[in-house]
Amino acid sequence: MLETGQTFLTGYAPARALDEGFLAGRPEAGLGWLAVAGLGVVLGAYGTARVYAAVAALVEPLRDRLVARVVARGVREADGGALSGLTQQVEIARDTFAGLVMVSRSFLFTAVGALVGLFSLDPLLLLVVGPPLLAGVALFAATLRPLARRQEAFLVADEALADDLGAVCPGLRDITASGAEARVAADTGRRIDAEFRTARSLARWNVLRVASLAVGGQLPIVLLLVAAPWLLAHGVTTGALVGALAYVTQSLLPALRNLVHGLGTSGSRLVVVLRRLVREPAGTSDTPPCARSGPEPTPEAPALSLTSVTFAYGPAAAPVIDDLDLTLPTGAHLAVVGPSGIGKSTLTALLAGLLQPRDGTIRVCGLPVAEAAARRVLIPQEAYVFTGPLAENLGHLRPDPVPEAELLTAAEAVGLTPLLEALGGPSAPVDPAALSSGERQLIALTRAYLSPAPVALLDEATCHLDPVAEERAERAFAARPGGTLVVVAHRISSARRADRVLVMDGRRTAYGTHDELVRGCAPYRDLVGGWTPVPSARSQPALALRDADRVDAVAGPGLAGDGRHVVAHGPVGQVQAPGDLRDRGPLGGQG
Ligand SMILES: Nc1ncnc2c1ncn2[C@@H]1O[C@H](COP(=O)(O)OP(=O)(O)OP(=O)(O)O)[C@@H](O)[C@H]1O
Repeated sequence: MLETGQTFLTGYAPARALDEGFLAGRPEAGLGWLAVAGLGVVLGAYGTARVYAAVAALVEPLRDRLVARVVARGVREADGGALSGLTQQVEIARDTFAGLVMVSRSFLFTAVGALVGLFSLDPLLLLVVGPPLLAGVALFAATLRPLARRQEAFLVADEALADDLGAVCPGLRDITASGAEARVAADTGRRIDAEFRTARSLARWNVLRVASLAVGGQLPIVLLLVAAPWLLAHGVTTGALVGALAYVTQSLLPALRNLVHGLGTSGSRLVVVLRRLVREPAGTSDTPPCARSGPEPTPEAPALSLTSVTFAYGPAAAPVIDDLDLTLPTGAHLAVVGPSGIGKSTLTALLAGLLQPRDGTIRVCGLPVAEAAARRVLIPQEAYVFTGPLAENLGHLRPDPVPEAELLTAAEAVGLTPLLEALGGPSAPVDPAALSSGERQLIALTRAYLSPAPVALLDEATCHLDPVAEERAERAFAARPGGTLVVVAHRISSARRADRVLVMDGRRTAYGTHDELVRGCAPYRDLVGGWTPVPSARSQPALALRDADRVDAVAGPGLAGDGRHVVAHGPVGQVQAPGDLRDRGPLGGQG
């Protein structure tokens, strides 16, 4: 009543002050009416202050109910992060709701006070102001639902983009390291486009909202001014005309503006937030964690299945992979072999979703490859290690910190323990430039081993390791519970270890066990022949090194002598010819 009374006086008191006071030559009466208006402002302010307490009584129970619900859900799902996010949303909901209550009731009481005032001054004034006001409010009411829908679509698109960027930005180094820029740029671009479309649609509807404000709040001012001669000719006094203008400019227009902005934007945001807060939880505490990290795989589905997959690097290029069918059960260990440049890395990139096949389908754990990012991990030849603590490097693919015991077990399984100890333990800093290629590969392999992805794709990921270290790492991956391993092999030992082998040879492929392929696949026999050391009757070393600090690897096909070569670090020793070192003497220090 106090607020409505104050609004009533906003126009009525100046009208009387003019008509009965200043224009009638009685300034004291005019001042008296202005004093009444001033008193109205004081009383109105008192009323508004009381309103805040009343609004709190209305809003706080809503907040309490929401908090209780959110906390119960957070405890049930044992998810502290979600809890803090949700309680923050509760505060947003409370503040927005309070704001909406304030603007809605303010508009209601202001409109009543102003309309009663107009009628009291002269019913003709109501005839001029009423219709556009009603039309504006009706237009605004008609836009509310579509606006809320578009506002929600915009918020959803905005959050999807924020989520996407939240995942992409911290992983930029990985994206570059694994050559996925184009795909990530395309995905993020699609989200940006989606947000742009929803923003444009929202903006179009906002135009109508602004139009409703113009019709309901500003058109009455124009009409009052245009109709002034007619109104004055029909008995409306000058004071009443000024009073009507005061009602429209000082009360109705600001109240309508607050309503339009408040309900239009905050209202639809509130709807979105409330809908999220009160929705039922997706699962209970025994929901497996992977249920939250993406679509569910089909339990009985093969780990990998390729159906008529064809891929070429350009529309006119010859296919690198041509009509390939392959099914790999969970737990399998596949070696992919073939001559250089035949398409082995291309195949692993397809399995990792980094390339899209031109034809055919690829499924990982029963999911389309594009949705299976969490199910596979690709370790390329160039191991990516970043500056920072070793534990961070190793736990990089895990959503949560890896317990130290698990980290040490993984390091032991893959063969990282000596390096881990040499560096000074899991918390020791890593300087990638100070590591050898093999050491970087061991770190990348342990990281992949620790990742939750069941399918590991090793694309020559052990090429800098010696055969013993390579065997240890591969066996560790093959033994991962529920794990499936695909290895692009560059040594016969690697193919021999696998329980099945895919031979790539141009457009033809062969698939089977090592023994089957040795018997029945000529290209495989050729490859194996090239890999196998040439037996030599002269079992003298091709080269021998003396005084070298340490010998890293003794491996490598195709060399003379016993088919092995040594890689030494340290000061250049004395390189000896085959045969007895003491007898032959040094050849020189060119090593
Ligand atoms: N980005 C690319 N654009 C065009 N052609 C490419 C691209 N990447 C690879 N190729 C071509 O595709 C073919 C297969 O390459 P891929 O790297 O898959 O072979 P690979 O069997 O893994 O070779 P290697 O054993 O030498 O690593 C090659 O002819 C290669 O030149």
